[in-house]
Amino acid sequence: MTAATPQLVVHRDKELMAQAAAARLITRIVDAQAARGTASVVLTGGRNGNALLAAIAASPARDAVDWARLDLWWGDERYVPSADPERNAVQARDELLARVPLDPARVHEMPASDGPDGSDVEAAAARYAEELAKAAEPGSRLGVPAFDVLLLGVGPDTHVASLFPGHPGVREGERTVVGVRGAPKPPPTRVSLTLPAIRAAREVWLLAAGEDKADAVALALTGPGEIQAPASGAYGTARTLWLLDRTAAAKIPPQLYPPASA
Ligand SMILES: O=C1O[C@H](COP(=O)(O)O)[C@@H](O)[C@H](O)[C@H]1O
Repeated sequence: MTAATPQLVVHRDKELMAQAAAARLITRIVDAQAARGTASVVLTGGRNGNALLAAIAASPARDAVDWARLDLWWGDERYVPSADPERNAVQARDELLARVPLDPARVHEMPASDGPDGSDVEAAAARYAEELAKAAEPGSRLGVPAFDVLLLGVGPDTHVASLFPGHPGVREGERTVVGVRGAPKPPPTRVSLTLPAIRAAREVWLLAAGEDKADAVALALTGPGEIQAPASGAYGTARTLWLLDRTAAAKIPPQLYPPASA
C-alpha cells in the first residue's frame, strides 16, 4: 500500500462522521504542533467540511489546539465579494473561525471579487499562488507548503476543491492555483488549488456523507481517472483518507469496503 492508496473509514451517519473527523483533526493538529511548533491545515467548503468545523467548535478538546500557531489555507473559494455568505471562508468563520483565538496573519483566505483583482480571477489565482510560494519550504519545487492536513469535500459529480470533471482546471500540471470560469455548480467563477498543489499535502482527507455522494464515491474509487473523476486524483505524500458515512459508502464494491466501521 502506498500513501496514495485510499484508506476508507465508514461511520454510521453524517453526524458521527463529522464528530470523529473533528476529533481526528484536533489530534493531528496537536501532534504537529508538539513536533514542530506549528501546524497547517487546508479547509474545504461544502456541507461536510462545514459540519466538521461545527463539530470542532462544539468539542471541549478544541482547547488542546494552540490556535495562534495554526496556519489555515483554503482548497477553493467561490469568487464573490468578501462578505458574501456563499464564500467558503465566510461559512468557515461562522462555524468555527470566529470562535477561536487564531492569528489573523495566519488565516490565508483566497481573494474575493471585491479585492484588488476585480473581475480578473486569473490574477486572483496568481496572487494566492504567490502567497503559497512565500510560505513554502526553501527549495520547494512546486512552491506550496507541505500542509499537515488538506480537507476536501467530494461533490456529487466527484469534484474536489473547484476542480470539476472534464474542466481545464483538473488538467493543470504546472500552476498551483487556477481561476475557474463556468463551473457547473454555482457560483460559476471560482479559485482553486490544482491537483499538483493538493498532492503536496502530507495528508489528504476526503469527506463524503449522504446518499447523493454514493455514485461519486464509487466512481472515484474504481473509475475512469482524475480527468473524469477529480476526487481520484487527490492524494497525500503520507496518507490519503476517505471519511465516509454508510450512505455515501453504499455503492463501493465489496472488495474495497473496509472490514469494520463505527
Ligand atoms: O462548491 C463546493 O462544493 C464541494 C462539495 O460540497 P458539498 O456540499 O457537496 O459537500 C466543496 O468541497 C467545495 O469546497 C465547494 O466550493
